[in-house]
Amino acid sequence: MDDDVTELPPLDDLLETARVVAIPLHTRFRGQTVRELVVFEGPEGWTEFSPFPEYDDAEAASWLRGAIEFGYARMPTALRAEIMVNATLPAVAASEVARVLSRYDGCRTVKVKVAETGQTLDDDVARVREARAVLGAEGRVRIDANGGWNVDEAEHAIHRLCEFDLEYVEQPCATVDELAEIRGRVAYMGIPIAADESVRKAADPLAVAKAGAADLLVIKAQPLGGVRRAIEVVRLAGLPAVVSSALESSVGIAMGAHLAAALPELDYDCGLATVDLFTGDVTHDSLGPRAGRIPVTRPDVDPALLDRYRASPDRELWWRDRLTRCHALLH
Ligand SMILES: O=C(O)CCC(=O)c1ccccc1C(=O)O
Ligand SMILES: [Mg+2]
Repeated sequence: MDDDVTELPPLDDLLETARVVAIPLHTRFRGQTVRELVVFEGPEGWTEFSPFPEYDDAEAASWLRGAIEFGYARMPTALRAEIMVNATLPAVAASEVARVLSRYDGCRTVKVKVAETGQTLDDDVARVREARAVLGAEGRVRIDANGGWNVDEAEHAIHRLCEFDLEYVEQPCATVDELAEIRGRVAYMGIPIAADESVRKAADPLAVAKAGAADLLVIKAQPLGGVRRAIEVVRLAGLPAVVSSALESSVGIAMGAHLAAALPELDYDCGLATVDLFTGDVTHDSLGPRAGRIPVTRPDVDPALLDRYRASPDRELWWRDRLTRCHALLH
């Protein structure tokens, strides 16, 4: 590991406290109904390692770097004590929107997932219409296509969805070139384009900013290799940032909250309300939103909850092997 964090702690230190849990979700998200994750305890407190199962070791190693930093390194100075957060609405049927949104206390902003495989633009329009209706005219509605549209599809979809007054469109298309193209095509509508996968999964997280392909960046602490690196990406990009979760337990959400708290400017509500998509947590100090915000704290992990959500022995082995391989990659 390089000097921006700490010495790489020995693998045995990580494995000694590491616990693998599997927490069922209320609603399918990214095609998954259960979220598996590892928590471990460092000198600074509990931290989380939770790259998605399909990610390769090189990508997952960056998540481990972020996890180690949060457990072992001092966090930068917090400039705020609470973070305003958005409700995250998975690609559910329009009839379920009000029920799903009722779990988020006091959020004035909703991020609606669109362009889900197997669904149509009509499904997206119905879902966004319903979200706007629940939120009222003063709420903020943003959408996230996770790169699911080509440029023409994105242009068509944004034309149809702009009647709901979109705050921005996140990752409408997959590549940086496509983002630049769609950004130009919809600029006259005044709808900003946000980059997410083009930041956290790119070889160069700054490529999208250098290409002028986005108006703002979605920033995630674990995937970007930690809070310090994420702050540096935002600084070098020179663009506004929205801090977002990677669908983590309250421990990983706390990492995101510390990132959001340390950014010099934070003009958008952050995507850190996702523990409300979980049916449980590893702490009783859950970082679900209250009055539309979460505190910047480090939750205390409860051993009884680690037992309750303990993963099966084969999944536990799988995660410990993965952690071991990623640790080796960080040397
Ligand atoms: O930003 C949010 O509102 C919640 C986080 C979120 O949507 C997300 C969570 C896990 C993986 C990918 C994404 C995403 O933004 O695409
Ligand atoms: Mg996204």
